[in-house]
Amino acid sequence: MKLTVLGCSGGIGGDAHRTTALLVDDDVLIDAGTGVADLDIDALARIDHMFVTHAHIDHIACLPLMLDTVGARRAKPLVVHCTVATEAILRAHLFNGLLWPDFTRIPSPNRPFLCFAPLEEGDSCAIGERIFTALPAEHGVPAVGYRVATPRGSFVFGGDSTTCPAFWDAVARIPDLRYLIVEAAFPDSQRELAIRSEHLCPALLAAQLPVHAGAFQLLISHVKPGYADETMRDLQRVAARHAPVMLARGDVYRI
Ligand SMILES: Nc1ncnc2c1ncn2[C@@H]1O[C@@H]2COP(=O)(O)O[C@H]2[C@H]1O
Repeated sequence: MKLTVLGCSGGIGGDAHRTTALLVDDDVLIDAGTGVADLDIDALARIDHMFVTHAHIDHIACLPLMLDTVGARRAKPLVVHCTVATEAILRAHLFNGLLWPDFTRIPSPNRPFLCFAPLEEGDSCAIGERIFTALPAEHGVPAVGYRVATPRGSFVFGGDSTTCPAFWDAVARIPDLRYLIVEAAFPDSQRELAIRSEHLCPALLAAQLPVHAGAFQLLISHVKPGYADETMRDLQRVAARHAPVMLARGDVYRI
């Protein structure tokens, strides 16, 4: 399995910052933030599945645009996997015929560009040898993270989440974890904002990390633009034993 980071920033601006979008091999997206816009049209057309962590705009911004761009070239609908709660938000506030056309019914109800597939916390969905499992998250709106498992190992993407013991319980039960991607959106100097916006800062993250470093690599996502250096300095201080690395647009990981 090849994991390509199309975007992992908490905002936009310049070459470095694209919002959340992870490409698994060449046919599955986890979230569709602004990083998706860097794919060419053939690459967009190859995407058959998208797993949504939550409905915030920085995680779904390119979904409506890619459907309109490549829907007519594709032989089958893009399958969007998410919780029923997230589907309800996307239907009510995005694919509502006002903000964007309802691509679950057009060009025709029989051959739409988009279909939803429910996936609740704890549920799994196999796509080829890759098994996607929704994990708990806490972000003020319905939210999940994902484990992606293969016979050679797993990675976890926590999505956007503040303190969430159930997520860490689930992570502790993954014996073959290779990469753990979790957020630290704000530095410790912005702890109150991190709490208000249901994110993490390094001190809040460190309080949840296992006491001992695991065999996995700890990768940090969703840092807000302008705070990268300060956040990484904080992390090196409070989570040094886990040797955290900041995820970057263009990074590729293989399992
Ligand atoms: N109470 C708040 N005060 C200021 N900014 C906020 C608040 N809640 C959310 N935000 C910002 O709004 C953003 C929405 O997307 P994010 O969750 O990535 O990050 C969030 C914060 O940057």
